[in-house]
Amino acid sequence: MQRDIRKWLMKAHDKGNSNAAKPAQPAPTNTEKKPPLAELKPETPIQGDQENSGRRKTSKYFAKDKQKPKDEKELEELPTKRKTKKDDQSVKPPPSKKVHKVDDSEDDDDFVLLDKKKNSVDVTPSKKLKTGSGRAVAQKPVGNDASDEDDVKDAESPLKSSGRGRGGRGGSSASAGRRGGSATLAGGRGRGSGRGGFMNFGERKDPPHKGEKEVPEGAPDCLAGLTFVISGTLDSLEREEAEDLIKRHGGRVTGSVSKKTNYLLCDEDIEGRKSSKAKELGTPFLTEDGLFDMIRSSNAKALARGEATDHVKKVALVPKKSPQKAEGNSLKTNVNRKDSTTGASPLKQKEQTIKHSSLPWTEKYRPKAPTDIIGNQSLVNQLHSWLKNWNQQFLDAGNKGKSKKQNDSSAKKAVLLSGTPGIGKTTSAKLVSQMLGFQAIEVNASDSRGKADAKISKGIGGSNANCIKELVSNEALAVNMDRSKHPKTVLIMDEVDGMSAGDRGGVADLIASIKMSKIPIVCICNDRYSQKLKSLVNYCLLLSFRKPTKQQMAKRLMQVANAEGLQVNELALEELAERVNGDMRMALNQLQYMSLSMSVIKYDDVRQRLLSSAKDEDISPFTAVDKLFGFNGGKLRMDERIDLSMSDPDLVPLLIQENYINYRPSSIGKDESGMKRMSMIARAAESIADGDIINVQIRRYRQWQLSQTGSLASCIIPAALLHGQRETLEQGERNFNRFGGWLGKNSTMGKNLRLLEDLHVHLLASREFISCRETLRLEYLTILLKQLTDPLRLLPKDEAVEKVVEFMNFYSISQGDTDTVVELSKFQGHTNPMDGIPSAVKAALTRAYKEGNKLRMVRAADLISLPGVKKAPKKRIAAILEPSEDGLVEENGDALAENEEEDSSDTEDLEGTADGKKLQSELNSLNSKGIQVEVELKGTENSNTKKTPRGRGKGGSSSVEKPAGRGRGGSGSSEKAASKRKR
Ligand SMILES: Nc1ncnc2c1ncn2[C@@H]1O[C@H](COP(=O)(O)OP(=O)(O)OP(=O)(O)O)[C@@H](O)[C@H]1O
Repeated sequence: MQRDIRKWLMKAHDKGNSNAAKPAQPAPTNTEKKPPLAELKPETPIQGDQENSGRRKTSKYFAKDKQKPKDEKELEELPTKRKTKKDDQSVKPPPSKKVHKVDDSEDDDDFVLLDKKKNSVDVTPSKKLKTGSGRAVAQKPVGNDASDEDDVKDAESPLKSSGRGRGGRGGSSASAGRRGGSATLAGGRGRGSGRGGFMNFGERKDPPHKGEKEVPEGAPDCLAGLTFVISGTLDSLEREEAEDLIKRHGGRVTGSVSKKTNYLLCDEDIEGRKSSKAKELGTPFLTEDGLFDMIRSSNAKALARGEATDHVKKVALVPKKSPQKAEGNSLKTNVNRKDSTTGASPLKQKEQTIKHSSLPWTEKYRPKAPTDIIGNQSLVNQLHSWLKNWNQQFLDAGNKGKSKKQNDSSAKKAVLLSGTPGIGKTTSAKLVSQMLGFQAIEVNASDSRGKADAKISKGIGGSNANCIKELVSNEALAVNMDRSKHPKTVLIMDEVDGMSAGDRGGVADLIASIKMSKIPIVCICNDRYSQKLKSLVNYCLLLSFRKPTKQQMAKRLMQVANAEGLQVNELALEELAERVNGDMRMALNQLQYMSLSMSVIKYDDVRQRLLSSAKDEDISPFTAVDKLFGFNGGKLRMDERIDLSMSDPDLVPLLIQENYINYRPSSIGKDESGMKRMSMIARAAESIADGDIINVQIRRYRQWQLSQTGSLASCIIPAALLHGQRETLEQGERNFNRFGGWLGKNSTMGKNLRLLEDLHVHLLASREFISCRETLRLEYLTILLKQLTDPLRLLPKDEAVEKVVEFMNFYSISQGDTDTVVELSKFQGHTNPMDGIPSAVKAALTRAYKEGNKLRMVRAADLISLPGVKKAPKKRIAAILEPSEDGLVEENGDALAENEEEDSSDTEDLEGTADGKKLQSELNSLNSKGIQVEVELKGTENSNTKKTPRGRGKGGSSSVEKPAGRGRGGSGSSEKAASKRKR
């Protein structure tokens, strides 16, 4: 595959992909599996128009022309809830031979073993049944069990989301793969069974007659009370379309078969989990045509009875009431209600009514008692008991004798409520405070919450922070006051994770306030893991609020709808709850908005209104990786996978790379030998490597059009291969996805390179070293380390210190450089190079080195400019350490030469932006050409010679060439030394 990708990158992608477009396997291979399907509807011939009609000829999704309802008689027997209720018709179980075999393994997981797939999916459309008689009859009485919660939970498949929007899919390799061709890119790795090609990796097979049948429009809620499970590929509808159709007609769709399932909707049976469960439970199978008939028949019946206008069946059929009355009746939220209209004059009442009706519903239906809050009841209780015991814990405990209760050391003075927006955190805090008689003072993000002034006496009338400080500290005075007369106060700090630049020091100040506070503080945030709150969490009792379930939300929304006289379907409300992602505030707002233009709200209306909002969910890279790797990762549609992987195209691949090895693929079953898993991991690793190659193309050559391909290779394929259960590989490891280690390692590498560069420049400056940085790293570092540490370990203290300092001076090695040498020589699993050196020796070394500083000259970051060049290139000259006395008392009469060398060393020991050596050679060549180089010196002690004109350079500058001829004229050694000192 890697080769394929490379090839693909090198030449233009063959968009036509004509080869792939041809079906590779024309004939079905497993016709013997099909008889059950054939048996199912033997009496109805396949209709020509269904089989051969032009694409989208009659689809509701594309055109509106309708077919006549057919099979009226059969329709009479439909086991809908309405039927059951009205006609009290007994329902019969379907004959066993009519049971379809359905494979749902494909639905459940798109990465099942290939062989199985091969057998299962190569079905030609002609083998499928197209008649309308395939529906079966419910075996059990159909009840609208609203508490079908487990099923509903199961239904949380990604399939239920909005329209498919798969426009881009019909592309070359994808469609080819789907039809059994082997797309080039797939390299035989695709899913077998005609789905090959990684471009459509993980997608379900297309319905063979997609869009070719008319989708019937039935009586509203004709499927109410019926629960369906969809399995396999349907004949003309995509799964999502089928799901929509059912929901639109009041039916439920769940993810797995249970006792409450009325039908298993499928057009082919390849004996998957769902179908065997259905057989086990005796759940009837229903074909797509059967479903259509069911819907059509309801329509016909409704028309016959003149019920066509009876739209919403399962809505609250309450007559429209005045909001107050309705609210009073349906919502059990009367605790502490002060705005009761009873007893007021009619005028006043009217005013209040107007005022009340103009209120946003979020305010109007704000919970009035803690029990009205949906979800998180245990957390609300915890908050209640924390607040209730606060005074006892933190105030009364100090008053000896008054309270016998010991102050619990683990008790926190503040509480931090965290959770996504609109789930009732603020409401809970306020209600609990109110319930316990606390006066709540709320400070939120719109108030500036910066650091308080040091003197809080300035506070009143000053900044908020000052007021808060005043508030929390002034309570101290009130400790001895009569509490019954003075209301207790609680400070609610909302959106503490929103304290930003404007609230400088805000969190630190908040912590200080908590420490000194004499009143309870409730902090509220959305993201408890925010970096800003890292220290705050240590001072707070942490209560993490979860989103209410969609059933809980729907129930509450239904109460509100009833109170407002709005007719709305429960399914529609569940859809709304799901679309708003658990945000009750948004759900109420949306409902109110819709109520402005309609009094009957249907499932479709909700879908239409919130079509795009589900996509706006802001997910973290961790969530994206969790979803991709999760058990349901195989069920995700391709566009969902792309969305997830592109949610953070930098971090998601890193997280995938970091964690893929920890996943045990759900598709491999038991795999005792571990071979399958290994092979999956190998394929994932290969794909990640491909992703890297593509990523280089994207970054280096700005080939942004490859972004999706990059995501595919580095995220989608590895996740599709390995999604399943995460397990730990090492003891003590936490079973959570780790953050990508690459970032940290890359930054360490950058830091180490910088340090190495410094060391290198210093060594070059000593002119005792001429090699490049790489050689220094590979060959000299160990020797340097030995020279710097061995004496300290082996020799007596003084001798060792003297020797090492001498060595450091000789090679211009600073203390920092010593640390660099030690740091770069550390390796995991090896002993620390500084081990075994007594700390007294280390201290003596530091002292001795520092003493030498008095005599040592440090030249730092000097600039040079080339005369004759208008805009002289300025380059930094390395800081060098130069023991001045050594230089003066240089041995063997080489002092002069040495000094001259040192003078020119300014020019030689340059550290360019990247490589000192490059600069060095540049300067050498300049010097050899006789160009004079002027050096500006910085950091001089007696800087009367800031600019020291330099003589011509010599031919060479390295120590090897030291004795070589000097090109200098009159400057003597003493002058050089003086010049050096001045520097
Ligand atoms: N759990 C809930 N039960 C009932 N109503 C709720 C719940 N959560 C939110 N609401 C409704 O949404 C409105 C806003 O809720 P609230 O301000 O408490 O949310 P929040 O979690 O504090 O949000 P944020 O983090 O944005 O401050 C409430 O007035 C109420 O009408």
